[in-house]
Amino acid sequence: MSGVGGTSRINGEENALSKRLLSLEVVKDGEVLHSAVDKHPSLPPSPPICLLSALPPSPPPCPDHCPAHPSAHGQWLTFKEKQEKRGARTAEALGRSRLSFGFDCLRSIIQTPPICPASTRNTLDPTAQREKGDPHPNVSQTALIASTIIETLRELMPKTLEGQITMEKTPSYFVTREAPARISTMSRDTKLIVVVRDPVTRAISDYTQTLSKKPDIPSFESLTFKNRTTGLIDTSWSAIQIGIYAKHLDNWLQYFPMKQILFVSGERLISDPAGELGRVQDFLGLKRIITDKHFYFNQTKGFPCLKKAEGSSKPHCLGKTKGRTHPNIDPEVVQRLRDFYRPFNMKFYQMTGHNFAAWFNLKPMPGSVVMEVGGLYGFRCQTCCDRLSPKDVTAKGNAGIKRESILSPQV
Ligand SMILES: Nc1ncnc2c1ncn2[C@@H]1O[C@H](COP(=O)(O)OS(=O)(=O)O)[C@@H](OP(=O)(O)O)[C@H]1O
Repeated sequence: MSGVGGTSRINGEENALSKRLLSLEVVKDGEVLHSAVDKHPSLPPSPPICLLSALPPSPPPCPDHCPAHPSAHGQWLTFKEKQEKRGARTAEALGRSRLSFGFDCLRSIIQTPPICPASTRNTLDPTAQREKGDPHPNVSQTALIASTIIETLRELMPKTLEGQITMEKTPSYFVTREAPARISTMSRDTKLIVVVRDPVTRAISDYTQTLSKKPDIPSFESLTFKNRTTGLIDTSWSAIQIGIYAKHLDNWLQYFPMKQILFVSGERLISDPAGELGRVQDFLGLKRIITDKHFYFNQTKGFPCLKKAEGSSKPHCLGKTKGRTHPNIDPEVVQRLRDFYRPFNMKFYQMTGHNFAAWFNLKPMPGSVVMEVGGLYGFRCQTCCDRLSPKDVTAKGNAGIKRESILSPQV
């Protein structure tokens, strides 16, 4: 998601932060030490976020750009107060940058371990959490901080009117192990949008982005392999790891139902932006306002551009960091990566019920049979998918898919 070189450019949630306040309690020996009550009376109470066992000597540090820590400053400061303290313009005056600030902080809260245990079981069972190796023994103070931070984050998010939706985009959420649990703790109703593209192109784009910042890094080819002679792919390299979408999605499905997740094709965002945005608008329950007439294709840029930017009469194209020229990669390495990702892509396709092969502009391999069963499409490729039986693709959407029977490559 962010800084990941294009797995997903948009990863938004219908952010309920500004509409719904959580009920968070910190309990020690049955005694409620801290509670941040849900201020929305019609909502059912949320379970306690964490059970305490011991108070830590000191709270975890908060990044500089985040709200000041209460123990360090005696009180929580809102972003506005912080800005005023620094003599900066007020948050209101900052407009867009206020949003970025909020997003950065939210991202660090959601991604920086540990704020809260990563699973419900762990939340309710500190012993299990230890056994499972949760790195932070001091759940209590962490939870206290987490609940206060969540309150503070609400202040950072833009206020919404009834019917408005707040979006937050942080590409790296999709691949952050702790993110689904934490986001579902904030709101189980959050809608998630994930932009995906062919993972091989994604990996090269990711590498290109890093290369633009660090020109001295090793070649893509050498980073791809643990052992080039044996062809063993280095799955610990983030550029490769991020493209194993099925694995990341599995993690999200532990906390969110598939109907709350929309997958957008990065390829189609270029070839048919209005079509993809039509799906997004439907998913969010919005009237289809953005249509073909809003776009034109800019040949030089290689991307669709908006005919008129919001609040302007001028066209708007993506910035110069989009559409960087990718380096030429050894075709054998590209092929090896295609082979590597194929089973994961198949699994991803099975989980989502989408024909991602077409989305990724991939062609069936010679000798493959394209199957269409129950509205789903799949490849039976001789090289990779022979273990995939027709019954595996008969299930509609997610229902009835036998997870174990889907190819499960070793990672
Ligand atoms: N709207 C839209 N439509 C289609 N493709 C898009 C869009 N926005 C970003 N991109 C492409 O996504 C790749 C990574 O972009 P970013 O650098 O913005 O991503 S990230 O936020 O750092 O993850 C990068 O891919 P490459 O240009 O192929 O490297 C971007 O061009």
